[in-house]
Amino acid sequence: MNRMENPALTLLEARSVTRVFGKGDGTVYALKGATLSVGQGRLIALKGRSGSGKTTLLNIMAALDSPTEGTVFYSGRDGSRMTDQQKNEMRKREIGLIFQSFALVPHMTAYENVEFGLRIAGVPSSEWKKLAEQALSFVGLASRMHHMPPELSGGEQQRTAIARAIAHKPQLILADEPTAELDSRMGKQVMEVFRELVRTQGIAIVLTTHDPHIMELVDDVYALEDGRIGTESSKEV
Ligand SMILES: Nc1ncnc2c1ncn2[C@@H]1O[C@H](COP(=O)(O)OP(=O)(O)OP(=O)(O)O)[C@@H](O)[C@H]1O
Repeated sequence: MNRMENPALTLLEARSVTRVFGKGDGTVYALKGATLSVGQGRLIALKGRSGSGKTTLLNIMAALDSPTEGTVFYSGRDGSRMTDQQKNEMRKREIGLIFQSFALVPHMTAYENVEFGLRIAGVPSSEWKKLAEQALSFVGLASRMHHMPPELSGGEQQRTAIARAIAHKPQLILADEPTAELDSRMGKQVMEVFRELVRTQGIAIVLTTHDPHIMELVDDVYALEDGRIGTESSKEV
């Protein structure tokens, strides 16, 4: 167990989460009672075949979507008792989101993308420069931060997206297939940044992946099957 890890401190708990889309003949049970607990300083992978509900669960954990049944607790607060505004505030402050396609603004430099993220998170403008530079240095982009995304490699773009997700110092990062668009070397670089984040800052990370090589680099792998979660493996790091 590393210095910053405290799995006993539960940052997020999804409890018996069911999500139903559509109705009648078109009803889809994307999740059927999925339960998952995310401890501080833990790097977790969610795996499952296409359509098994990984993105649905990640969206619900990010409070971008609500369960049909069941609840998500955020550091002990019951998500079902929070208003949309409270959930938006909580997401902005406490969660960092990373997407497969990086989702950077193409006509802004890496630095400006991170700064824009800080503005959205409601961080006072006096702190933008320091926090953006810290985050970009952390992901190894200090010397490339004034380049536009099209001038950066895929790995550098995803590291910019990570810098944007961590600049406001969230407790939890949720990443939907963050390495899917990257070759194996760049994917490994991104995973090294994730490992360093959990080791040095105690951030918890939940990512979805299909890649067995990525699963080897995390603490826990959970499999989504039939809308429920089973443990695949749990390793001490
Ligand atoms: N907005 C929606 N409306 C209707 N059905 C949906 C909606 N979102 C997801 N679904 C369905 O819910 C199921 C789970 O989808 P989800 O995107 O969570 O799977 P996934 O495991 O992330 O798949 P992939 O690995 O292909 O990204 C699928 O059957 C999908 O078609």
